[in-house]
Amino acid sequence: MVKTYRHESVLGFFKGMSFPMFSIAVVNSVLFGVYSNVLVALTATSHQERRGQPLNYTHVFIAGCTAGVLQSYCLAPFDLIKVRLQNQTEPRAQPGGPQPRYRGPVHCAATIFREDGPRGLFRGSSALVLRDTPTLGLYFLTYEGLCRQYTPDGQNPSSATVLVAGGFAGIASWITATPFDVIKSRMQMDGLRQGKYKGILDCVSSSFRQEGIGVFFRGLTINSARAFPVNAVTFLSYEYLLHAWE
Ligand SMILES: CN(C)C(=N)NCCC[C@H](N)C(=O)O
Repeated sequence: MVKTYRHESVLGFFKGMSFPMFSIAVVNSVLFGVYSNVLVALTATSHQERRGQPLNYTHVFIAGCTAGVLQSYCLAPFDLIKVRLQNQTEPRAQPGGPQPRYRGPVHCAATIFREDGPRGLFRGSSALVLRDTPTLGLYFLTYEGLCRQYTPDGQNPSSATVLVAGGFAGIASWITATPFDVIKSRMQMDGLRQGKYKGILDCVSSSFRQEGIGVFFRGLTINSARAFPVNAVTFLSYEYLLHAWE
């Protein structure tokens, strides 16, 4: 954090931010929309009716994994651009100085499209699907389980319960996702160095050989610290909007 601040000023912390702001709205819409509708289809009950019935954890996990797969494909291009921009660490472009490779999210998307074609925008998407499918199943399982645990039968969970359950759901999903996340980001950056890795398994084995088991948990602390508030608010918004519109 000190190096980023010193090297790139406070703006360095918001690098590649505008795209995720837009993309997270689209991705969460697909994530929570698919989850809710698959759950309604599997249980043949509405969100409200389900409160009064015992929770079928298998249905929750299937709905969460299905949502995880579909949101991954929406997320892939946005996530690739974010990772590429965040890994550009030269100081902000000085007039006449060396220009950074990508001048912004749109320029980054256009450059990747021009150099690698439309498929280039989905580099690392297989690793993203591997990362998000099981972890989003766990995400919704943790949320629904904790809500049920701390809410009397048949009642709606209180806002405090939703915030805490959502926060821990975010942490649980990131603890299991971080190893996949490290590999995913390396595969996304690989396109710049002309294919250092022959595939996901090669990336895993060479990362482990060169940097040891710790490499798969790099960023876990910061990911978990941010995951609690981010997902607490996400689930509170979800419950509030669903309740207001159902
Ligand atoms: C890959 N993983 C762990 C997840 N997608 N977890 C669900 C939380 C996503 C949320 N937008 C966040 O950024 O925490």
